[in-house]
Amino acid sequence: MSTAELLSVRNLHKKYGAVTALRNVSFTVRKGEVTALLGDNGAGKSTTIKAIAGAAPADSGSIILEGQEVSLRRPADANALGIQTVYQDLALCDNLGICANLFLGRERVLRPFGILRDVDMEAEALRVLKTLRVNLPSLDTHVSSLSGGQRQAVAIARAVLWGTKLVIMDEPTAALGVAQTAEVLRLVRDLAAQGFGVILITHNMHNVFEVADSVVVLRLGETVLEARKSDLTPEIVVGCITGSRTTVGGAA
Ligand SMILES: Nc1ncnc2c1ncn2[C@@H]1O[C@H](COP(=O)(O)OP(=O)(O)OP(=O)(O)O)[C@@H](O)[C@H]1O
Repeated sequence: MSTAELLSVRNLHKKYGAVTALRNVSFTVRKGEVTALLGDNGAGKSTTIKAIAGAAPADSGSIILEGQEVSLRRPADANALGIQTVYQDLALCDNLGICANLFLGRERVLRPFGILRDVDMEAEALRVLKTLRVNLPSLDTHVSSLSGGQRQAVAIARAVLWGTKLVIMDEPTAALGVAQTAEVLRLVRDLAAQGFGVILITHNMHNVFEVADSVVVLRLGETVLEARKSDLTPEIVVGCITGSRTTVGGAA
């Protein structure tokens, strides 16, 4: 095992009734790197991240975290092991403030024998937002009044609050304008620079070539490419997504 290897997914298989969603998905995510997970509609990206997030376990195959095979039957299993997922809906509570959203459902984690005091939550929230270099209005601002990029930043900050090792992001820039996309991509790069492993699902080739270190392409439920970005061109990646290329493997 390379010292930098964080997560290894091996031979995931998953069926939904008669539909085979994953037939042989394998790839590796390294610490301090962004791994882009690509594929056409129905290729198996969501099914793969649900397996890693514990939301919908695969039928067979293994997931190895820091060299140890792990059992991820529920999202809580993944969270306890330091795997957090930021889904497209962000799962924010619009009628609550930034700070309350950051700690949603976790109010007792810092103080198991008592309610977490507002002052402690605010100090921790400010620390994380500062670490991520995220600029937001005051912590009691309702998230409903934030821009799409700011909402994404709150969801990402929440994901990295608690002993997180791996952050999975599902199309984080899908609904954003140019400036907000640039800010979220900066955040993605910063997460990797701070040592987190990041899986980035995106259809946007520009995003891939801007922030990814390695690229994994799924097609029809199989891994058809795993390579370092530096060994790739957009044409190769698109060819693997569409099936006009049949390159398998790589130097990742
Ligand atoms: N709950 C489900 N029930 C039945 N089939 C499903 C279910 N979820 C996914 N599938 C099927 O599994 C396959 C993989 O779907 P998945 O959602 O993982 O692909 P994807 O790469 O995330 O696609 P997209 O980019 O469109 O979200 C598809 O054929 C899809 O129709």
